[in-house]
Order: sequence, then C-alpha cells, then structure tokens
Amino acid sequence: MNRAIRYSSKKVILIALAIGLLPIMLGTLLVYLKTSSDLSRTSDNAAHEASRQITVMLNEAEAAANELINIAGVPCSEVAKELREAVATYRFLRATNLAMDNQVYCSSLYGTDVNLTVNPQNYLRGRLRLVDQASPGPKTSVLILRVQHGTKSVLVGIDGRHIQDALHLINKHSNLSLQVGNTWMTQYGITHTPPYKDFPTAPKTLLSNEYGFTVYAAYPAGTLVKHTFDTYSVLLGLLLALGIFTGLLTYWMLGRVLAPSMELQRALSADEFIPFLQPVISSTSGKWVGCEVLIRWNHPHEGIIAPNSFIPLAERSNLIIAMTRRLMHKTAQQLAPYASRLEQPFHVGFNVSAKHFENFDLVDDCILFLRAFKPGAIIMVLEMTERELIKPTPTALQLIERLHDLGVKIALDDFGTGHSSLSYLQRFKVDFIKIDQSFISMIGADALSVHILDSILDLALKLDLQVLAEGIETEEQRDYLGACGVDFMQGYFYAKPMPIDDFLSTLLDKTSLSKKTAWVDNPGSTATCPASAQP
Ligand SMILES: Nc1nc2c(ncn2[C@@H]2O[C@@H]3COP(=O)(O)O[C@H]4[C@@H](O)[C@H](n5cnc6c(=O)[nH]c(N)nc65)O[C@@H]4COP(=O)(O)O[C@H]3[C@H]2O)c(=O)[nH]1
Repeated sequence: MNRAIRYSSKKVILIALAIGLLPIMLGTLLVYLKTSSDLSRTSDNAAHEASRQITVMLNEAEAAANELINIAGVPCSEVAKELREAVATYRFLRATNLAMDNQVYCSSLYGTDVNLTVNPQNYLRGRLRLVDQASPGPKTSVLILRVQHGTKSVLVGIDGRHIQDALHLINKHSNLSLQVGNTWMTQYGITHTPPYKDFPTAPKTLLSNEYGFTVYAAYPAGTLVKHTFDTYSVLLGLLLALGIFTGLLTYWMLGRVLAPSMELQRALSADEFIPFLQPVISSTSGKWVGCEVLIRWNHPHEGIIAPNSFIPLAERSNLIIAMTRRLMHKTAQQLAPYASRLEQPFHVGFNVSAKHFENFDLVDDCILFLRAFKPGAIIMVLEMTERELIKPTPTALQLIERLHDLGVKIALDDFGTGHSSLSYLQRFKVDFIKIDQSFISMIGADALSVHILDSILDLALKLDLQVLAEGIETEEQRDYLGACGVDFMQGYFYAKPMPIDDFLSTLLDKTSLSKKTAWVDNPGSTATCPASAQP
C-alpha cells in the first residue's frame, strides 16, 4: 500500500505543481503584458514628445531662415551683422549662412571666409541634413535647415546639443534617436548605423510629415524584465505566495483523498482485486458447505493487501460497487466449472456496503452471478455489516425484496457489534446472523462475557434465525458453539481465507477423501451449552 501511495504521490506532486504554477504563470503573464503595454505607451509618448520638440526647433529655424532669405544675394559685408543677430535672437541656432546658386558666400561664423558648395541632394527633401561639426568650439552636431527661393538659399544650423538634451530629458530610461536621411543622432551624439537596433524593447517610429525626419524610441534589451521586477515586485511576491499556497493546498487535498482513490481506480482497471475464499462449515455434517468471498488487492509491488486498508476508501470514493461486481464475476468464473463437485446447495457469501443499498444495481449483479451456475446449485448470501449504517429507505427495503425474490439470502454480519442489531433484524428481512468473532473469543473467558454470547445465541434461537459463528480459532470454541446449535462455523480453526484455486484443491481433496473415510471437520464433542442458549 505504501508503494501504491508513493506512486500516486508522484501524480499528486505533478498536479499540485501544475496548479501551483498556474496562478504564478498567469499572474506573471498578466504583469508582463501590463509592463509591456506600459513601456509601449511611454515609448510612444517619448517619440511624440521628441518629435514635437524637434519640430519646435525646426519651426524656429525656419522662421529665422524665412527672414534671412530676403537678404540672400546681398554682399556679405552688408548682412554679416544680421546673420549674427539671428543666431543671437533664435534660441536654438548655432550658425546662419547665405548662398547663391548653392555656393555659400556668407556665414555668421566665418563671414566671407567661407568656401562651401551645397549639394541639395545631400539634404532630406532638399531641406534637412544632420552633420557632425568639429569646429569652431566643442565637437557637436548640427541639424541644418535649408530654405531656397530660386537661386537664393539660406542654411540655418540648429545646435545638436539642444536636440541631444531634449532626447535625453524626455525619458531617461528609453533611448530616443533622430534620423535624418542615413544619419542618426542619439542623446550621445551622431551614429551612422541605426542605433535603435540595439534597443529592441517597445520600439516606436514616428515620421514627421512636415520635415521628413524620423524619431525612434525604444528600450534596451532586458528592460521589460527589469521594469516588471522593479514595478511589480510586491505583486510578484504575492503571486509566488499564492502559487505556493494553492500548490500546497492541492497537494494536501489530493494527497488525502484523490491520490489513493485514483490508485484504487487504477487497480480496478488493472484487474488487481481478487477473491479469497474462507470455508463455511456445517455444524451438523462438518462439511464445507459454503464460503465467504473476501476481497484481496494483489498489488504489483506490495503483494497481497488485506481489505481493511482499502475498503473504507473504496466505499467513500464510490468504487465499492464496481469492485464487488468484479469480484462476483471473477468468483463465478473460477467456481462455476467445479460447481457440480461442491456440496449442494453451496453457500457463497459476499460482503456488501451501504452504497449498494442506494439503487438496484445489485439485483443485476446477483442475477449475473447466479446465471453462471445451474439453478439451485448455489445459495448466494449477501452479508450486510452492522458497523456501517444502512438506512431502511424505500429503495433499500425494495432491494431486499427483489433479492429475496431471486433466492438471495441476507446475512447480518458482525452481529452485536453495532447499535442497531435489533432494529436491523426488525426492518430488513434477515436470513442469517453472523456472530462477530469478538463474542466467540469470549468462550473460555470469564462468566459474564460468556453470558453475553449466550444471550445473543438465545435471541437468534427465539427469532428463528440461522446462525453462523465466525472467528473460530479453537476446538473449545467449536465444541461450545456446536453444542449451542450454531448452524455454521467459520474461522482459522478450519481454514484461513485462501485463493480460489487453493480452496478448490483443498475442498476436492477432502471430498475424495471423504468418499473413503467420511471426513468431517467437527467430530462429535462433549461440550454442553447453557440452558438458555440450548437449541
Ligand atoms: N482473527 C481471526 N480472523 C478471522 C478468523 N476467521 C476469519 N477471519 C477474518 O475475519 C474477517 C471476516 O470478514 P468480515 O467480518 O466480513 O470482515 C471483512 C469485511 O467487512 C471486509 N471485506 C472483505 N471483503 C470485502 C468485500 O468484498 N466487500 C466489502 N464491502 N467488504 C469486504 O473486510 C473485513 C476484513 O476482511 P478480512 O481481512 O478478509 O478478514 C476476514 C477474515 O479473514 C479467525 O479465526 N480469526
């Protein structure tokens, strides 16, 4: 049985693990999705904000360029001051330049000392370009806006540090970059490969319809996990605790009820329950006139397991009906071929439980059992135990009626051990009583104990019930009960419960012996019965 439970425990552990992991996984998934959507939203917001701020800078630069376009073509010496004033006036500007026929001839930084040819194709939509500018001053980048009217053009440069600052300040955790043509600028400066590729989390792309630049926002790899743990650590801790709790609860509950009953179900499907028979001896003839069928679990690892360790569970888990049905079927299969060599009629007793009295399935089971034998060859006896409360419901009473109609006898097992012996005798039409072995063991003990046994025998006699004494272990018990008129005996004194094959071979040996010597299991005794219990 231990091995069986260990085997079931593996399943129970797996189920408990699965159920314990379920809230953890579902919860983590939800938290993960929430974090993902949070990051996606902030990434989107950051991209929009960066685009807005760069647009503001470009709008300002465009306003400056539109003012300066009017003086393009005018000699540099006359307009150099205006170029410098524009740089001072507009917040983001770093330099302004005038060009004619794409040749820059005047610069706010260098005056006339400039020799630069502009190629409009290097400019996105002919207007925008992002470049590194090494001098003068600190190395920085410049976003150049070009405005052209005919042959005149103005180039205004936005200081890249303003853009870098904006990208940096909008969201410190996300990585924002600006793309103009094939050049990208991050908050760290200009790169010539797409920097967003290194930031695969929550990537967002926003194209400026007005200027054609693109803003990328994304988070570095691992941000999702880090953010999840940083933001939802308490919730994740609670989920973990919930998972452990549900897992342990499941383990506890399954371990208590489900696992062993699953093991019983498995054993039933694997046909591991087998009948053992214990002979019932006639007190008068001393012959084996019947048997009680006692179930055994032939466990693949544990060997033969006694019924007390699994019958209560089988009753609780409703498997008892199927088990009894299977037991009847197996007994019939093995006993039927030898039926003609058994005492006629031969009593075959089966134990039934309270569950059997809840519907009429038992009638069909008994019909099937009896069908395996010639009519009259077998007397089927159903032993209802008094230890388990069987309610005298209309169904139970009708069931007994139907069983009686089939010729099935009802025995009251463990008589005297419960609280309802007398009411059972009254309500159920009982044919036999089986005196419990606890009373039999009183024989030879003190006078008071024997008196109790005598009273039970006296009652049975007065009610005209057939009596079977079980648990006979000594000659003295046998002799005493025989003298008291007990009809049938059962106990280790005669034989222990045994597999059907052993039962049949012992019985058939005895039968063939009896043909020569007239064998009996209880030769005449000299014991006397007290007057009250005498037949
Ligand atoms: N000490 C001692 N014991 C003796 C002696 N003679 C017989 N016994 C044992 O006493 C029990 C008699 O069966 P029970 O009262 O119906 O008590 C049975 C019965 O209530 C239940 N049981 C057995 N088979 C089935 C079954 O197929 N269905 C149901 N519902 N219960 C069953 O399990 C109980 C125990 O069965 P077992 O372990 O086979 O134990 C059997 C039997 O082996 C004896 O001389 N000395």
